[in-house]
Amino acid sequence: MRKGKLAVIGAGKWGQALHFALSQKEECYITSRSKRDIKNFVDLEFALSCEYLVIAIPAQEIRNWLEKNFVYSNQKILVASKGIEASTGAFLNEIYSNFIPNNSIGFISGPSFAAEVIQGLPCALVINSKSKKIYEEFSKFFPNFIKTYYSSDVVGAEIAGAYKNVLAIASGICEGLNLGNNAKASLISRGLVEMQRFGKYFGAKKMTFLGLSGAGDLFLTANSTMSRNYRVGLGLATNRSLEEILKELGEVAEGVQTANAIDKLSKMYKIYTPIAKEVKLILDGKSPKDSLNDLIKN
Ligand SMILES: NC(=O)C1=CN([C@@H]2O[C@H](COP(=O)(O)OP(=O)(O)OC[C@H]3O[C@@H](n4cnc5c(N)ncnc54)[C@H](O)[C@@H]3O)[C@@H](O)[C@H]2O)C=CC1
Ligand SMILES: O=C(CO)COP(=O)(O)O
Repeated sequence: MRKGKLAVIGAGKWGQALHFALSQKEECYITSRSKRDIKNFVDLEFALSCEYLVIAIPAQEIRNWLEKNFVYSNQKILVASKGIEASTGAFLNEIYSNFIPNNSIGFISGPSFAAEVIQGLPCALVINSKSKKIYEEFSKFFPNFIKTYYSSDVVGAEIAGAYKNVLAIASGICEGLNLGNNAKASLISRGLVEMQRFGKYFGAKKMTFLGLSGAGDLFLTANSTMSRNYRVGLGLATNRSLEEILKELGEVAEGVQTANAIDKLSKMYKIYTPIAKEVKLILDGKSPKDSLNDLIKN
């Protein structure tokens, strides 16, 4: 029996911001692994009984979470995570497809720092789904300060949202090394070309990379210390260990594991991804200055 209509699963930064936004028009519930002092906090059983679910847990945890917790009872799902599974190279839509039919799931993408959404500041986002009905149903829940667009290019939006996190790490490194504005603009624009090339291999549409899900989110994340991934890059540039940087961050930086996933997929399918490759090598201990030299030379 349904106990409510709409719930967010995951009460991290993004889950809480989406809960705030979706509560403007509709009674919206929220759940998490541990109890939180948030209005309309419910247990997982209550949340799973809702007809509409927004899932905002880190990409690397999704498969395990679905296997252990998820019971499909015709819910409609909106996935809010941005990443690629590092252990397998699987895209999130592939993981979810083992549990939820294609026409019942959508993926939200676009430039959206949780810290701004939770203040009610305006932005434009994309709901990507094979089913336009999913877009129509979820978009009704979004508040007036968020404009939503529809796209059927699920794989394109997913790759753009995940890849930009790796490029944000690269951009943070560029800033931390004081390489200047020209270098950063070069890196971001070549990064955009690189993620589009990677996406094309998997059937993504070029336009997705030029819109909100690609350029929009890349320009946001690769230019601001509000981005966790960018801050990881800043730390790496000053030769701090990844372990120390992540400990201090205390939140997820999806680009770290997504760099491993892209490396795996690029090698497997022979896709040219020079920036993501250097980010992966730096995360594994290569000197950022050596990476810069190699990027310029090759
Ligand atoms: N923070 C932001 O501005 C945005 C984040 N995202 C994406 O949303 C996803 C979540 O990010 P944040 O909420 O910001 O991260 P966060 O680090 O603030 O919170 C992650 C949440 O996931 C929960 N979690 C972790 N492992 C879990 C598991 N095994 N089972 C159940 N829950 C688990 C944690 O308890 C925590 O509440 C990421 O994929 C991120 O890239 C997307 C757009 C904006
Ligand atoms: O995806 C985001 C904004 O759209 C958040 O980026 P970070 O995870 O790097 O903070």
